Amino acid sequence: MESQHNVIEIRDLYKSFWSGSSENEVLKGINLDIKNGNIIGYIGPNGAGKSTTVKILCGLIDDFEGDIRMMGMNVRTDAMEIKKRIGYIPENASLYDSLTPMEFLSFLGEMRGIEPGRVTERAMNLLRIFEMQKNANQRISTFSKGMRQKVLIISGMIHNPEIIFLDEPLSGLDANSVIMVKEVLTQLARDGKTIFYSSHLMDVVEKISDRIVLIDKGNVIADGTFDELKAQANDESLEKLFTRLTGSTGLSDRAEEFIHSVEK
Ligand SMILES: Nc1ncnc2c1ncn2[C@@H]1O[C@H](COP(=O)(O)OP(=O)(O)OP(=O)(O)O)[C@@H](O)[C@H]1O
Repeated sequence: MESQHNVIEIRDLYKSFWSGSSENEVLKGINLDIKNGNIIGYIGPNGAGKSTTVKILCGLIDDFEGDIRMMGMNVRTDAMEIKKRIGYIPENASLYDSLTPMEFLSFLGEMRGIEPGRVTERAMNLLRIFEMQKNANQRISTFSKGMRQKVLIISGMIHNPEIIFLDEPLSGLDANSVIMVKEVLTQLARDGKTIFYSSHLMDVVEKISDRIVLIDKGNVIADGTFDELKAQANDESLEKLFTRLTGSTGLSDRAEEFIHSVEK
């Protein structure tokens, strides 16, 4: 593997959304250095600020405070160059329904400057890995949620990016496909790619991440390897540590209250 260096540097990242005169402070000073070849699990409860962070890093939100460098470039001034070298896989996106996966992936590949023959070959190989080669020329409008998600995952990787951002990428995928994605991510990291994996679920992340960054209400509240966090957790599961750190206590009482309210 090539030597390790910081591919993402986040300094004092603040982001607020405004609704009229009321401010929702979503990111409250995030600082992170991320090395190439690492899989980062960016975990936190709903509304913690994960997607906002990912969108800022991918250049989809540009009004923020702080400094971000990726692969040595500044996201504010070198956004175009950065976008060519990263992949973004959102939880769901509007795919072009009237296209087939082959047409969609070819379009994306060519937009990113990959030679057409090469895109077709690469797209077919990636579709085959997800057992979708038979659907290569079928309209996306006829696809199930999981099939769409697979096309989205492929579309974020078709240009062989150096950093791959995944925001809840596994929704809708069946067990085998989840294993497949985990395996693909592990191998990509072994090849020196950096994976930034955002999720509100601990289970998948704790198995593949080199480092887990836990965020809550816009702050990093824990950061370390699986073993380091496990040591902090004093034998409780990471799931429990997560619940404790994010202050989600009384969940069983709330569940009971929910059931009572439904049954009333
Ligand atoms: N475009 C927007 N306009 C206004 N508020 C927004 C916008 N995008 C996000 N927010 C707010 O920012 C906060 C964080 O949202 P974000 O999507 O980053 O959370 P998350 O950690 O990804 O949550 P989840 O696990 O539910 O996806 C929420 O309060 C959300 O309502």
